[in-house]
Amino acid sequence: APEEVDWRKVPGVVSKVKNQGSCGSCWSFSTTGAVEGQYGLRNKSLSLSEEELVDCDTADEGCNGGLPQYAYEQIITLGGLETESDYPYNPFPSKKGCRMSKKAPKYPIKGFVNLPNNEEIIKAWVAYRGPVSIGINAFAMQFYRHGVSRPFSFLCSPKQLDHAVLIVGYGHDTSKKGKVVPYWIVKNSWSTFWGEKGYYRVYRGSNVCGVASDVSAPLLP
Ligand SMILES: CCC[C@@H](/C=C/S(=O)(=O)c1ccccc1)NC(=O)[C@H](Cc1ccccc1)NC(=O)N1CCC(N2CCOCC2)CC1
Repeated sequence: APEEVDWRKVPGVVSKVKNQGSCGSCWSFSTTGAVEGQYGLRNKSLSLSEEELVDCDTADEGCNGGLPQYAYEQIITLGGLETESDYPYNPFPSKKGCRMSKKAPKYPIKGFVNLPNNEEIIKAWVAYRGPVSIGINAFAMQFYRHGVSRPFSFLCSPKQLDHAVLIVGYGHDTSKKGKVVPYWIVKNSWSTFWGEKGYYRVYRGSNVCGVASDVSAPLLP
């Protein structure tokens, strides 16, 4: 696989950074981001609806949490994802129920894969198959400003995942003289004011914060 990959450079693969607001819907943003990536690789540039999953996905828990794997299954059940503009996001918990429309186009998936906890395999998958959803321990993200994050594992256990985000590429930082620091490029859903214009770079190679512990990707029909 190439030494560096950044899907943000390929038009249509990575949508703009979004903001989940005061709702624990990170799992929905991680899922829609991965589906957007697959359609983008087929030259369909889409921004897909997180709100559809928050309101209509009965396997997950809306603003109280969820898992991309459950969300992929639910997208199949629901017949696909509507676009962001057809089913816009509400940053506050709403009890309005599922408001999918018969007229709006839906973008289906046919399944998903879970990737093994192996950062070389994940690197190759990202390079050749596009962005992937990951669970992560977000401890270090709450204090992150910029640079390559590499907290000690006792501060960021790879076994205590509590957030879901999207890997959109990888590279290595050589800004520290003589040191080459490999990293993942991670798209977060906490607005562009957080991190590096909404993005997080985290050390690649030792399952820091569990980045490789729960990796999945949707498959298109
Ligand atoms: C309250 C939900 C918070 C939300 C993300 C919120 S957040 O705002 O992005 C954030 C995260 C961390 C620090 C600060 C802020 N987290 C989740 O949705 C996380 C994301 C995740 C965790 C682990 C692996 C993969 C993905 N998921 C979860 O919180 N859950 C996973 C599903 C679980 N269900 C229990 C009952 O049986 C069905 C499953 C409920 C908890």
